[in-house]
Amino acid sequence: MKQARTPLVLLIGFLGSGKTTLLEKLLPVLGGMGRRPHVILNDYKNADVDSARLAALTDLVEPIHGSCVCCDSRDELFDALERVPEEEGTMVLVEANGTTDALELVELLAMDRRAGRFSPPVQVSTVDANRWQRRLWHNRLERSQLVTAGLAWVTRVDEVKPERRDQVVAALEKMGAEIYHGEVAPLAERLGSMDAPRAVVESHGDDCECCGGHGHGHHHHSDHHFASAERSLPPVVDRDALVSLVAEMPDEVVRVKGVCFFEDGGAPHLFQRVEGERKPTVIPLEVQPQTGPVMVLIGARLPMEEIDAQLATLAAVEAAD
Ligand SMILES: Nc1nc2c(ncn2[C@@H]2O[C@H](COP(=O)(O)OP(=O)(O)OP(=O)(O)O)[C@@H](O)[C@H]2O)c(=O)[nH]1
Repeated sequence: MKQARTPLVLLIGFLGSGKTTLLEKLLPVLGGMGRRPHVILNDYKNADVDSARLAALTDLVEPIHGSCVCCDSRDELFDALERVPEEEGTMVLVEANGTTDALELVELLAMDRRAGRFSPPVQVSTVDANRWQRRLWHNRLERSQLVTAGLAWVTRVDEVKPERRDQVVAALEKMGAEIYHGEVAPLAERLGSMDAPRAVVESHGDDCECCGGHGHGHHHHSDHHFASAERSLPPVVDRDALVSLVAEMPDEVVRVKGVCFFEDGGAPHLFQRVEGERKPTVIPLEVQPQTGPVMVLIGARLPMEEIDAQLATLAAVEAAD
């Protein structure tokens, strides 16, 4: 039976958008649901202050003092994740600092083997209804932090007119996020019900505890909450088929990366496609990868049914050869 993975929630939002305030509200509700929230705080200036604010709510608050978990403090983040207890009900909430590159952080946690015992990350973005897209040269960063957000928590709705709130909500919905504001309970319930077995989005086998084993390619209806998904690939794939499959992925897929073997029997290859480009780069790997053939996809609301159908054609190409 597959080992359940610990749910991992990323809390990302611009400076002062209300991340710690949201945690203060979420933690008691999650605790009341029988969860053991473990908080990792990354804010180089305020980590100690914020951890003091939250310490009363959970004894599992860990400040990280390095500059940024998506770049300079990666090792500190993985060390902190390693210290997370493997107790039933544990879920991890990482509060990133206000200028975090969300995509970098999601990619890091989805692909680095040191995060292997955690579910693919779920991103919650905090958005200040008053200041959304009124930050001049920071507007771009603020928008980019939403690209991988499955869920968004809108703050300061008490300070704006209902028309402004509705305008911000509509803009965020257009970006694909599921919106919450006001009462924290529905958001806590959504997060608290994301059980780890459902977060295992790779191909399910006969022993899958979430679906009873509906076979290869089955995916759970809650996949789209995750900012990333992982799929195993056939042992050998046709190079052209893989390249065109990656090039023609749906628009929701922001980044794709993976390892595969081609029919020529040569070295394993790394393939990846970054935002704004369609064609993937494919390079041979000199060292043997730690993983088998695999594809990791990043983006909020990934249309996994469509993607699985495309992956099934990749398997058919291989089988036909
Ligand atoms: N009126 C109002 N104030 C809020 C709301 N949410 C947060 N605040 C206030 O906004 C300020 C910043 O909130 P924090 O929760 O510290 O924001 P943060 O995103 O953690 O801030 P950094 O860690 O500095 O990036 C605090 O004074 C909060 O009390 C809200 O929904 N309404």
